[in-house]
Amino acid sequence: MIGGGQVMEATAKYRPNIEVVSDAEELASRAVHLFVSTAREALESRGTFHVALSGGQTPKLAFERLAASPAAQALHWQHIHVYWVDERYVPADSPQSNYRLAAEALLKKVPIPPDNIHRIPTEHEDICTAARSYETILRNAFGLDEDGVPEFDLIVLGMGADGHTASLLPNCFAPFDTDDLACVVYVMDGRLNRITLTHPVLRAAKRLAVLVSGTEKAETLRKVLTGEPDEVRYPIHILWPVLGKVIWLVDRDAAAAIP
Ligand SMILES: O=C(O)[C@H](O)[C@@H](O)[C@H](O)[C@H](O)COP(=O)(O)O
Repeated sequence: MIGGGQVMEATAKYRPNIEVVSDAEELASRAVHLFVSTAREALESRGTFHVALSGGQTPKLAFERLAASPAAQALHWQHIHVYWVDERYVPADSPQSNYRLAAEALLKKVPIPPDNIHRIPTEHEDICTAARSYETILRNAFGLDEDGVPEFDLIVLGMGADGHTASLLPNCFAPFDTDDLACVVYVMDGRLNRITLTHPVLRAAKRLAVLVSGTEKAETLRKVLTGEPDEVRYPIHILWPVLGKVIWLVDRDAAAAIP
């Protein structure tokens, strides 16, 4: 049994859609192409593009290249809505804020209306109130009732060297059945408490991009891709039921140990 009593198919049946690129620059370039093509597809077919962004250094370079991309600049940003996968519980202007990272690298450089930027609120006195407030933001933006789950057109994820994704951290995340769209993660050892989208929301996305760069990820990526799924030890395994919707952009350093 795997976390939450869910019996999952063995990964042997899955061959993730992995694109190995030469380095972080090429990874960022491919991420730009994926963002623009997914946005064009959503805007043409549904008139709106809902995208959720992660924090971290890997997406940061992609955001900077996106801001510099004529194709991205030409997108109809008035119909693009940006959200966050997770957020450290710090003020929006904190250097540790995932919102600030995306705002500085991308959002201040494209013509996106302020109302289309749906950051995770971190000004509430109580972090749980903030998480509920973000759920209300999501439900209102997607026009959902209390049972609805937002279907993002694209979710941009990273993977930590410990196998985490979003703020679903190893050995403290149990993929229990939940109707919550966002949850609070209380982090020990002095790291910052966080708010994160839950695994049902990640799995509901139409498309997900996992950006993995650097030698420090190589051994973990090998274990993630070759071992039996274990969502508690490697939370990124929550994507295994939906791998067909996932595109992995991995640089050569991070892919070095993949058999
Ligand atoms: O808030 C966060 O820290 C991110 O959302 C986190 O999930 C990130 O994606 C991974 O830690 C990978 O980060 P790097 O790309 O910097 O290695």
